[in-house]
Amino acid sequence: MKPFLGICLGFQTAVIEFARNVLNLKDANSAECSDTVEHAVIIDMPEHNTGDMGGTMRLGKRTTVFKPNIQSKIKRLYGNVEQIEERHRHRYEVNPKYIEEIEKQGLKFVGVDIDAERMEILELPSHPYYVAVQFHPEYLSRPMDPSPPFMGLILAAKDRLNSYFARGCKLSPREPQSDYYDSDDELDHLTLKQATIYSTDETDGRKPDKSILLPQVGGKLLQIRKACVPVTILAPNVGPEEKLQKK
Ligand SMILES: NC(=O)CC[C@H](N)C(=O)O
Repeated sequence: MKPFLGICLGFQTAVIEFARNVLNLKDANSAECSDTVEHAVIIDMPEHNTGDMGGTMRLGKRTTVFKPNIQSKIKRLYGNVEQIEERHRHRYEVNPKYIEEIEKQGLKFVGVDIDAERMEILELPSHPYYVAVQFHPEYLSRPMDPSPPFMGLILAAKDRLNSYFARGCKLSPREPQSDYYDSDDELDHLTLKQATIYSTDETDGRKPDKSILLPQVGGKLLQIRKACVPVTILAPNVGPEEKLQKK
């Protein structure tokens, strides 16, 4: 059973797939994909005004509440908190008409909006990691503070999710967050080097954007991950041929 993480439309298609293959509603679909579908398990939200796209999205940071007294991997990954804030960007939602039947068949909506009307997180408890979220967890993921749904996906893919839970959601020293640390000893040699960051299209003019600190081990730069924009990093006192490109 392969781990799965669905995001936004991925959350909606997970519901469609479950409706087709477990609820046996063979034509189940989203109203976004078909006007004539009999079993529209995903529908446009009441405030979505069809034909008037601008400003009708459910957009931005909103609260998701975990249902009380549930066994949920994703809730544990979020530190067993009662509610979370994540960013949204969608117009469609799970059709309330089908929620009871979907849950009865085993797919659980473990997180909902504050009015408990909108389904926000689903999970298949019997599966090693089958999670989908209506929001966009990638927006709030940071290099040293990775988003819990992604963390769960990667740990499950490496068959490490249960040991991670057993350790109280802590990575072991042998399993650090960065793949670029080969051993604990290397952490002793971690240093920071001052460098200037340039946006790629400005390198000709050499307009520095800002100064940053680059983590290094033994003079070797650690790769900077999850950069949102293409950047050129120019370490001080090195020639242009030694500059590092990150696209
Ligand atoms: N961001 C998305 O994936 C959007 C999903 C879907 N089109 C909706 O509006 O609900």
